[in-house]
Amino acid sequence: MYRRVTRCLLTSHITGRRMMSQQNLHGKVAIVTASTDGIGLAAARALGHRGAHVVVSSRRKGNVENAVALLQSENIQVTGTTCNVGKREDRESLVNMAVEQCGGVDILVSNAAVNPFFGNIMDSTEEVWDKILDVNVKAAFLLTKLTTPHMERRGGGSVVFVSSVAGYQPMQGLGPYSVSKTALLGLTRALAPELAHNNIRVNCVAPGVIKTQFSSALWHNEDIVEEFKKQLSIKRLGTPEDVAGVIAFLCSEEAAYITGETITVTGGMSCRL
Ligand SMILES: NC(=O)c1ccc[n+]([C@@H]2O[C@H](COP(=O)([O-])OP(=O)(O)OC[C@H]3O[C@@H](n4cnc5c(N)ncnc54)[C@H](O)[C@@H]3O)[C@@H](O)[C@H]2O)c1
Repeated sequence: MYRRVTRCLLTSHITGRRMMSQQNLHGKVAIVTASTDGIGLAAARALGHRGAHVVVSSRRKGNVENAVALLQSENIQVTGTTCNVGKREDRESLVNMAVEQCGGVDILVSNAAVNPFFGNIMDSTEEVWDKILDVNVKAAFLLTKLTTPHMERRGGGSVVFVSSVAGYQPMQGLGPYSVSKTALLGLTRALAPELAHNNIRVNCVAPGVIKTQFSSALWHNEDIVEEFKKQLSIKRLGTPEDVAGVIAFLCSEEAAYITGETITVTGGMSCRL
């Protein structure tokens, strides 16, 4: 009996160590956009706890300073800068900083998004579409284009886009935003085969309703939350950590044979395209 328990413990210890080593991101540099709060901050933390040097950014300097201090207090190797992903010079200086100060780039998590419009899609303006597509879609692609040559130089890498359940089924009132998130599903599939020969994997996560500032309109009212819960198998709203773990998995060696995929993180909400 004693011997069997010891063998079990030894096996689980070895399996645990193997899993740890496959998820080990020591020596990797990870850029995460919009990473001072919500899913972005949780993703930076998850990658950092696995040993990556994380480069955090957002548009406000104070938020960047707070996030850097917070992650440093958790013994995470972190560098921070301001970056509006909609601006070419900001994207370039973010990537240049990662290369100059951290030695290169291995991972890009494109997480920033905006939604400046709520209403009937036919009432949305050209300005709304320009803003949403610039930040949510074009910047994701342009950052991929900027970072992948650096990944190639280091023998490969991983890109993860943050889409949404709304990318599968447009949410009422969020037409242009939903369409931008559908575009990321396509961008993932378009990029994956082109970058695979450089050993760069491109994947995507599609969160359901996650409790962050961004989605507060969906959860500040108990009646709305109860309505949402009816669509879920797991009867709670998601947390940023629920999504961050999946992002870290996709960036790890454990996911070495996964590319061009979108993983839905929705608590069982049905997602069909
Ligand atoms: N919270 C949810 O329920 C949910 C569901 C599905 C998808 N998502 C997606 O998850 C991602 C993160 O959202 P979140 O829920 O953590 O909320 P969040 O508000 O913490 O994150 C969005 C961030 O993007 C930043 N941002 C907006 N425009 C930017 C720009 N031009 N440059 C740099 N940063 C910019 C915002 O400042 C904000 O910090 C987004 O892509 C969002 O679409 C969220």
